[in-house]
Amino acid sequence: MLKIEHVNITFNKNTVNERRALQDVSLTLESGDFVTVIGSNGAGKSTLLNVISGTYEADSGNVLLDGKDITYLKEHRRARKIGRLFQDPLKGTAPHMTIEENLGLAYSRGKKRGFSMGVKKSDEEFFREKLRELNLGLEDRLKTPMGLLSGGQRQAVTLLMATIVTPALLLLDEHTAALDPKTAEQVMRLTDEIVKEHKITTLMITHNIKNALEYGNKTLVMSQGKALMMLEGQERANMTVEKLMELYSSTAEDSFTDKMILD
Ligand SMILES: Nc1ncnc2c1ncn2[C@@H]1O[C@H](COP(=O)(O)OP(=O)(O)OP(=O)(O)O)[C@@H](O)[C@H]1O
Repeated sequence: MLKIEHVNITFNKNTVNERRALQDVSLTLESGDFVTVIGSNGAGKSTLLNVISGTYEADSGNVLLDGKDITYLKEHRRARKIGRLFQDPLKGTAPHMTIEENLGLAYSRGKKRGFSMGVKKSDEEFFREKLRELNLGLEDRLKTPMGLLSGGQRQAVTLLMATIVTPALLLLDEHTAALDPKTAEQVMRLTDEIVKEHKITTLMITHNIKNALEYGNKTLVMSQGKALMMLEGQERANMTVEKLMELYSSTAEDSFTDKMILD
């Protein structure tokens, strides 16, 4: 499904600011895997997602999606298959366009007929139904500009946009970190429901270790540009936040940083 083979990426090569952000990273995600990604600040988590999405090109190594080598495929071409959410709810949507226009734009992705400003009546009903499933009362606000929504509502609609055409891969980069705890939990639950319902292969970066162990079926632990370990199966099921901290400090060369949310 997703295969990363020996990927390396160094920023500011041959300068005093040289930084090996990814060092010989290899990993495989099976179809339907929901992998949570943790690691201390600067561990390379976002860079990994950027290499997969095509924002950055790897210096060496390969990225394969559904058996196709996409290492050098341009970002906009990958975007048809890869959905992505960021920490900032303002990213990824057009604030002056209405909810239904934003959804229309996302729905036309990967379709031959392209995007037109008008939203078809049948699509409108479909969008209303999808919004109803979010349980945020947005089904009656199709004509509301995205910019008027709260951060949580906006992130929920962005999630819908990223998954309305089921992507081959969903990348979540701390997508609940900017929300208040209650809203974050709500968006997290929605994410889990959507990912499970459509069996979407997903990589989710989080600083919340509890969430990392609670959601998904595997956890990737990163440290200093390296994929330190992949927790899965019984080992992951038996893992607690405390045990994970111990395991990290006995394996990694650095320590967990204070940005980590432990409970
Ligand atoms: N565009 C860039 N130019 C230069 N250095 C970069 C760039 N992007 C990332 N880096 C550096 O690469 C390293 C890995 O960064 P990355 O953002 O992937 O870490 P992260 O694990 O996502 O960290 P955090 O949890 O703090 O967001 C860091 O040292 C960072 O400063």
